[in-house]
Amino acid sequence: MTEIFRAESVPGFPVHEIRHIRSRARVAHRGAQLLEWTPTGFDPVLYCSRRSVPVEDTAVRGGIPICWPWFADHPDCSSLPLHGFAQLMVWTHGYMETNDDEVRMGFWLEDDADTRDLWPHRFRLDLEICMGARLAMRLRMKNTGDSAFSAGGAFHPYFVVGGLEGLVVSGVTDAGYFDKTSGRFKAGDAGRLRIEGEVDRIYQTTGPVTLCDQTLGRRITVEGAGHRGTVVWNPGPEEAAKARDIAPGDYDHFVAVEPVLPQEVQVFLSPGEEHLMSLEVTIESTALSRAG
Ligand SMILES: O=P(O)(O)OC[C@H]1O[C@@H](O)[C@H](O)[C@@H](O)[C@@H]1O
Repeated sequence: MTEIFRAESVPGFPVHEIRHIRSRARVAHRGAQLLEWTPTGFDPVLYCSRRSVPVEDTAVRGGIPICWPWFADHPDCSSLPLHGFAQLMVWTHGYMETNDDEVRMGFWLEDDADTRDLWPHRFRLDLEICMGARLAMRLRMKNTGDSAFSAGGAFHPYFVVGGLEGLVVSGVTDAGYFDKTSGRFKAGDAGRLRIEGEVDRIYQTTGPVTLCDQTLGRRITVEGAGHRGTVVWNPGPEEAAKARDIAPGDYDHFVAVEPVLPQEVQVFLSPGEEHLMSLEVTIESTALSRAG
């Protein structure tokens, strides 16, 4: 049996709570942000900070924020919101469908006077979230105006890990990357990545990435399409301590793996054109027994 209800424990911040035979999930209308996805038989897959409260100018720290129409800082104006404004806007809930395998929810966002103050273009975003034993998200971005624009963005999932020491990231290391911590491009170094200290890299690869978590005995695989790079990010202890919405010690329990359209390779959309970006997350147990 599927149970779906709308809660509003923080006024002005409605959240859909979903209980389905294949997974449990929570989706906020603001940012169309998935806050929880817990497939049946597993512990939660997405980190969501208990310190984070929904406030007007900041996205909830965790789940899967949708970054759009730019990734990271705006190239020309540093006072504009980091990672774009889509994560701060209330999206319209379009539809909800359910079957034996999953619950699908559709949200959309169009330009209005507020978005045009920040970014002078006409657009429509359609997001579909499919929550079951696997998670799939599809983001369609369309230019609905009469002049061309370029747009960037990312799916910014925060994945729970048991501890960084027991974590190996595979799928990125053959690729070169831009190291945001040093501001330099670096060559790929083959082998598997371990997260030690602050890691903030935009890899020049779009293949699947796997988080092999020996502590929790599970493997999370992240696959995207329509993106042009992959970010791997963890703030490390020092940067995490500066963030008011990350509790002490939490940095050791999440890693972001993000299919991204970085600034340098945004998509160019002529009037009427659209671009589709998608994300798929699967999880498998590597332990003998799984959480109940
Ligand atoms: O603090 P925010 O806006 O959630 O961003 C978190 C991180 O997001 C990552 O995608 C960026 O590469 C990092 O540079 C950034 O610090």
